This record gives sequence, structure tokens and C-alpha cells, in this order.
Amino acid sequence: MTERQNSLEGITDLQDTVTPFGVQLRAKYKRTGAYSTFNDRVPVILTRVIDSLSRDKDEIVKKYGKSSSEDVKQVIGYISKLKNEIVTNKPLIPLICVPDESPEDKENIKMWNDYLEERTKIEGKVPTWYNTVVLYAECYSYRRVIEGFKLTKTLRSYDPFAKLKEDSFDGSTASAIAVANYTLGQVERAQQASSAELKHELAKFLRLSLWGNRCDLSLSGGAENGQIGNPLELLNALEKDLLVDDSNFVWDVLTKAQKKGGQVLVDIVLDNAGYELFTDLRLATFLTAHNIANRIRIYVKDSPWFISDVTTNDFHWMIERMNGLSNPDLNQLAKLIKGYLESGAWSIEEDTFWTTPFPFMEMSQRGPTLYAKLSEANLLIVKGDLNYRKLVGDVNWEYSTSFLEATEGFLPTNFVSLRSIKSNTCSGLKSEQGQYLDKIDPSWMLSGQYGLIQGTIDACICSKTSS
Ligand SMILES: O=P(O)(O)OC[C@@]1(O)O[C@H](CO)[C@@H](O)[C@@H]1O
Ligand SMILES: [Mn+2]
Repeated sequence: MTERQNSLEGITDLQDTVTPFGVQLRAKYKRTGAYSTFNDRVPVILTRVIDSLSRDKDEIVKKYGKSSSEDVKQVIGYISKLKNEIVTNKPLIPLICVPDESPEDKENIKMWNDYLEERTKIEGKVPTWYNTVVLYAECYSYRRVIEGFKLTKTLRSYDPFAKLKEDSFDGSTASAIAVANYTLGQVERAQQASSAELKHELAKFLRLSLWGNRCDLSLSGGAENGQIGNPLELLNALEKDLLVDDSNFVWDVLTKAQKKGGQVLVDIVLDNAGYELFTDLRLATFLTAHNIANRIRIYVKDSPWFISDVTTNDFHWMIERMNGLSNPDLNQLAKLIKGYLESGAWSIEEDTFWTTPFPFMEMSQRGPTLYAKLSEANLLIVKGDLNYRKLVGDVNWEYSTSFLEATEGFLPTNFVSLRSIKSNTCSGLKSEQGQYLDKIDPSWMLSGQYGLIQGTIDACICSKTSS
């Protein structure tokens, strides 16, 4: 038995079960992905951060100056301690506020510390890693990594995952080139395409963006997980794994908004950098080039998050990379994207809410400005597994619970989730579909094999027009 398992023996609450239906996921349920999150994945990720800091120390000192050498040591110590807190299931602790903290950071620290108090009240004791709801504890683990760097002088904005994200895109360039070529072909045909063709193409771009979500790095513990092969040729084979397909709903929402006149505004909440980001920008390019959307706001994270999530830096890095590679299609696509950003057809948006632990049903209360902003959009596209968990409150819903019921009142506008399933929550399946998958493939909710294009199809939100 390993030292880690020994130390967990003291956790009285560990239960050798799956998560019961109707309750939020917690790592204490041993037969779940949540348990592996703290038993395997996060400790492995933290070790990788430590290793990469030791390996890149000279490079860091070159870039951030001599005193960063001490800061690297400090962060390594901090992250080792954090890892130890997790594997011994210590109580979560308040974030530290240093005297010269910026007002925004102060406010952010207060939010996390207030929430720790709130959860302590809800749970009747101070939350621990395995015992509290995993959505909170997992988000908190990434917030602690951020703190490790924020507590230094020279490395406050260092992104320990940047290299992994960059390597992930570089490992997928052959796939990216194949689809870049196809996307540009579609853009060139923009004037001739019939409505039926556009509808068909939209369904294709939605699928490419959905399956791009298989490439996240937090599920693989930071191990390279890029796209290989020609994604267009793989689409047919993946069709059997698409459990819900509300592509028609997306088309209906967008075309109805168009018919109403005025500007059609689409908001996209991004998930991962690298190949997935590339697929999302292609979807956005398709919508803009065909005038299906007049404006697209693209939401990124304001800090390094769940290893592979896109920050503003990652976004710009990828465009520059596409520009710099010796492939004319990638170069042209990069130019197109830059043009969209410069003209204001697209904008990159940050909001602190995306790096909080809150389920989206709490957004109207805890992030009212963002909620109001999202409600201006005709359509909201929400990428990825973590965002799905937040959409449905990270509850293990009975699989046939409708998506709308599971989102518990979060409805700023019509929205669609594009998610490859990587955690133990899923709603809106056909009767018996989930039970059947449980039987044939017990790990179907954790593998990322299955996907959803799932919209708020039963909600009646009249098309909006913004100007
Ligand atoms: O949101 P993403 O990038 O699709 O997935 C993130 C993820 O891999 O991280 C967690 C595992 O620790 C899970 O919530 C989820 O599967
Ligand atoms: Mn992610």
C-alpha cells in the first residue's frame, strides 16, 4: 500500500460507491472520477508543475531576472505543500492577502475566503478536499496554484501550463492544416451557399468543435493529448458516440434572429487552448464569413485554469503561431481572424466569474453583470466538460432529467453546450440510454468518448435583436 493510501485511511467519510443520483459530486465517493481527481490527477499535475519549474529554472531566470531564482524555489515549496494538503485530506484554508495586493486581487481573495466560510456553514465543518463538493475543491486547487505564483515578486503572472498548451497545438498542426483548408474553402463559397448547405455545414462545424473538446489536458494529467488524423474524415465514425444532437436548434435560433433584422450576437465561452481553440475559431469563422452572426464575443479565462483552458495570451499565441508556420492555409486563416478582431466583429472577453467555483445557476446572483451581458446575445455556445458541470450544478442527475431542469434556472439566453463527457454528470438522455451505457461501458462518463450538442431546446426565448 502506498503512503498516500495509508494517509487516506483516516478519512472516515470515504465511501466505496458511485455518487447517488440527485447529489453533487464529491471525491469521497470512491467509484467516481471525482475520487481520481484528488487521488491521481491533481497530485500528478502538481508534480509536473514542480518538475517543469526545476527544469526551466535557468530560462525563467533569464526572462524574469536574478531574483526569480528564489521565487522559483518558493513556488516549488508552496506547490509541494499544496500537494501534501491534498493527499492527506487537510481542511481547505483561506487565501493569503499581502499588503500590496491590487484592488481586483483583494476582491477576488475576499470572494474565495467568504465562500470558504459559506461552505463551512453549509457543511457544518471546514471543508476538506475529499469531503466537500468536488466542483469547489477542484476549482480551489487551481486557485491555489495561482496563489503560489501571486505570492512571489517576479512570477506573479507566470503561466505554469503555457508550454503544455503550446506543445498541444504544435502536436496537432497536421489536423489543423486539414481543417483550415476546408474552412477556407467554405469561406470562399460564402456567396453561393444555399440555406440547406449552410445548415448542413453548421452541423459539421459544431461537431468539429465538440470533438475538439476531447483534447483537454487536465483529464490526461497534463500528458500530451492533441488531435491526430484528419478530423473531417473521422466525423462519420464519431456519429455513433454523439448522444444528443441539437444542431437544428442552433440553426433555428440563429436564422430566426437573422430574420428579425438587426445584429445577430453570438457569445462563445471557450474551454481549452491548442487544437480545441482552433476548432472553436473555425466555427466562429464560419458564422462570421457567412453573415450568420454579425458579432461574436469570445470568453477566455483571466488566469491559468484546469491546465489547458484558454487565456488571452494563449489566444494570441495561437494566432501568431498560425501566422508563423509555413503553411499558406494556416497563414490565411490567421489573417482572417486578426481582421475579425481588428474590425470588432470579434472580441476577446475576460470575466472573473469563469474562474470561480460557482455553478452557473448562481451567476445571476454572484455575477449579475456577466449574466446581463450574456442575455444580450442571441445564442450562447458553452464549451467543454467543466462548463457543463457548472451548467448542471455538478449534480449526478438521473440521465433522463431534461437539460433545462438540470440547469436550474440559468437561462440568460438560448444556449448550447458542446461537450465530450468526462465527468459523472449527464442530463437530457433518452430513456434507458444512460442505463444501457452503464451496462456496456462502466467508464463511459469519464473517457471523453461520448459527446453532446445539447441546447435549451424546450425553453421559449424569443429571438432578440441587438443593435
Ligand atoms: O472542461 P474540460 O477541459 O472539457 O475538462 C476538464 C476535465 O478534464 O477536468 C476535470 C478532471 O479533473 C473534469 O471536470 C473534466 O473532465
Ligand atoms: Mn478545460
